Amino acid sequence: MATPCPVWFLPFTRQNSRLAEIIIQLEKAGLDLQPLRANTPASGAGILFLDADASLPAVLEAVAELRTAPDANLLAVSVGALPSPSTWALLRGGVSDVFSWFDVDRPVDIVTSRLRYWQHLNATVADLQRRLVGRSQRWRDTLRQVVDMALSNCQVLITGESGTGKELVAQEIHRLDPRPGKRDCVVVDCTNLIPGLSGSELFGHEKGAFTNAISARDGAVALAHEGTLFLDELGELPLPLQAEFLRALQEGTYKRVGSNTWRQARFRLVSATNRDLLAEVQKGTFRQDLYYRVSGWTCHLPPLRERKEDIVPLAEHFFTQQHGVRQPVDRQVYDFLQLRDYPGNVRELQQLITRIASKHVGEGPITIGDIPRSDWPDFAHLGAAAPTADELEAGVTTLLYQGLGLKEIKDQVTEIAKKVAITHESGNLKMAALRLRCSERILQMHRRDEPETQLRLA
Ligand SMILES: Nc1ncnc2c1ncn2[C@@H]1O[C@H](COP(=O)(O)OP(=O)(O)OP(=O)(O)O)[C@@H](O)[C@H]1O
Repeated sequence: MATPCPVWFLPFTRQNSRLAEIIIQLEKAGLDLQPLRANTPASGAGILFLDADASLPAVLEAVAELRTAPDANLLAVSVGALPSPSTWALLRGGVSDVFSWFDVDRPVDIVTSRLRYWQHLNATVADLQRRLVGRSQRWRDTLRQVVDMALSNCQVLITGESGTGKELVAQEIHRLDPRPGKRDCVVVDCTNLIPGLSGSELFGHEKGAFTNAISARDGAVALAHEGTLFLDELGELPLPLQAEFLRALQEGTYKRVGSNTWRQARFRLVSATNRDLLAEVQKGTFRQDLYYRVSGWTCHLPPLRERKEDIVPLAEHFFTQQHGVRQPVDRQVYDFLQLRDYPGNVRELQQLITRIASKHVGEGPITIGDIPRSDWPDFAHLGAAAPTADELEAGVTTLLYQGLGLKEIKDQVTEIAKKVAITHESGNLKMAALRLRCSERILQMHRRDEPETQLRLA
């Protein structure tokens, strides 16, 4: 099989003859293998060749740097046996897969099939990002999981705080689902189920089954036949209905309200909740058997505060796609958006953009003057947190009396600013760099000088 793109490789092994043998086999299979040169940005798929003597910290450091490329997929191939803790460490570090070349049958096929799938995955994720906007590594990893889940035939449970995009993800899972002849996605919001009639909403009813049942009607289960049933806010599904729904899910059979006839429906279930369903199981408000049935594959959507790099792309998306804004947006507006909190997650950001876009009039860029007064930052709070000029002066005076010159004072203040920003952003160097308006590299150098600090790269 020929993969259209070159595949880079990086050796962490001295077993040169074994490595050469592997490379020859892969090249014979049509792979265009290129050694990764120092200081060359890696993109696309790559293979790390290693053995038990390789320094795990060195490999993990390389992985952390290499996977910052948006389409990076790393395969670790051991030219000898690998101890199990290392394989887990590699996966946790961001390697997509790891195996020992001489321990498996048809290793060439393993490599080529992985690479082919990853090419497809990257293209699908890139397309998804146009609707499920975000470019942080955390979001890209989430989207990869979404694609993996969509292509499987598992029941999917999407968890996450309100406004993180659970419904949007559910729709995309249905869209990507490759089932031949797949029908519609039927959405049921379990918070809207009327207790007395909720059976009808899900299973339909016969004529005369209850007052106002003037004609027979299909419920969501029937409408989702051969398609997808999306149960939003699953934690709100009334307990009495859970057993009936479990049967529909397990056996594919259900009865309309007021009927004794079993009917059949086959559907894929995607559900979403912002509740801790396992805690509900402990409390006895959610059936354990149903929980295990619906959570075939669980996908957690991160809150916006854990992927702040996505605020600007999301804001750009809402300005242009939803409000047709063509004018530039002033940098100060983006600074304001990035430094603000969003307890309501993406929905809250989306509503804020709607207010800003609605307030903007006429030509010219969108500026901070377009931010409604009710959204202004709490200046009293900011003022209280900031040191007064006197306090700053006192600090600098102490440094002066310690005999420090202008450069040393500047260096000390700079280091303090870096430390504070990194701590404030929980170790996220990208966000700390945004706050300080400096390059991420400068903060990486700071991190190297402070080995005791626990930092996260993405
Ligand atoms: N990554 C994203 N890209 C673009 N729009 C998004 C994204 N995430 C969420 N949105 C938008 O934010 C709003 C809220 O998303 P959605 O309804 O899917 O969230 P939710 O997690 O299901 O919320 P809830 O739990 O309150 O029902 C929607 O208008 C959705 O289109």
